[in-house]
Amino acid sequence: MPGLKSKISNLRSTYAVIVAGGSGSRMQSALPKQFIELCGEPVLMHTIRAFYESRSSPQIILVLHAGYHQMWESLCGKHNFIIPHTIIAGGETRFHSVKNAVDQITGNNVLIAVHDAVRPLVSHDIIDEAYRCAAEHGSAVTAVKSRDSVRQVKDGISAGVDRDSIYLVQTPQTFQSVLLKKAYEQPYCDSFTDDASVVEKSGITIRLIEGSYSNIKITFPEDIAIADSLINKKATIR
Ligand SMILES: Nc1ccn([C@@H]2O[C@H](COP(=O)(O)OP(=O)(O)OP(=O)(O)O)[C@@H](O)[C@H]2O)c(=O)n1
Ligand SMILES: C[C@](O)(CO)[C@H](O)COP(=O)(O)O
Repeated sequence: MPGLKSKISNLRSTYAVIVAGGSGSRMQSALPKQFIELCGEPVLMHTIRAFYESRSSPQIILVLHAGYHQMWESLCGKHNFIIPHTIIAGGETRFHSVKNAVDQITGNNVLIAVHDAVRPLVSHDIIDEAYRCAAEHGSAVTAVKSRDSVRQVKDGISAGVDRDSIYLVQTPQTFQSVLLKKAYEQPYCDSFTDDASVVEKSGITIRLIEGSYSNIKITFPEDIAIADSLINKKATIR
């Protein structure tokens, strides 16, 4: 959609907070999964490029555990990776990592997308639609409908659930900065698994936008092969 970038940025500045402060315990690899090579370059570079090349072209804030800052700089040199970004130290949980970045963003008329570094297959269309929707409605949380049947287990007994009412949440999760900053002033709570849960706890109704089944989160070892094949498929379609 030509003109979308200017339409959004005329109204508000756009930021992308790429959270890469995790240790990737479920991946069980020596190197945290955000640094594993996928089609010739670290996962994280694919993710940053997706935002940089989107029409919204946000300012990028990368959240990385302090112990990996130097290694990341060497990787950028090795891969000649020159996309501009600011690096911030990660925190103890995803919540604390996001908070560290959000606390650095000033200005009221700003849109902030929070995105997992380990979702490198996010499309430009999803990124742009999330900024557009958040500009209009305050929030835009990417999600897909469950494709499997769903059952809920209570006291050892399972009961079917209407799967059309079940959405699986992804990132980006994009918000007007006033809402996100206020939400991240709350004390940490174990139920904060994503940004939507933090913002919702602050009293805001969350708006969902359509995600993609290809926008996978690299979590377990087999996900690397899946992501690799999806990236190769995308390259063939182009
Ligand atoms: N303290 C943390 C924990 C997680 N993340 C980021 O949040 C995203 C989603 O988290 P997840 O997939 O759970 O990553 P890890 O915490 O690294 O993995 P695991 O739970 O298997 O240890 C990842 O991009 C991860 O780097 C972060 O920035 N800071
Ligand atoms: C934010 C997230 O990717 C949305 O699906 C997810 O909640 C992260 O969860 P994890 O337990 O840290 O993998």
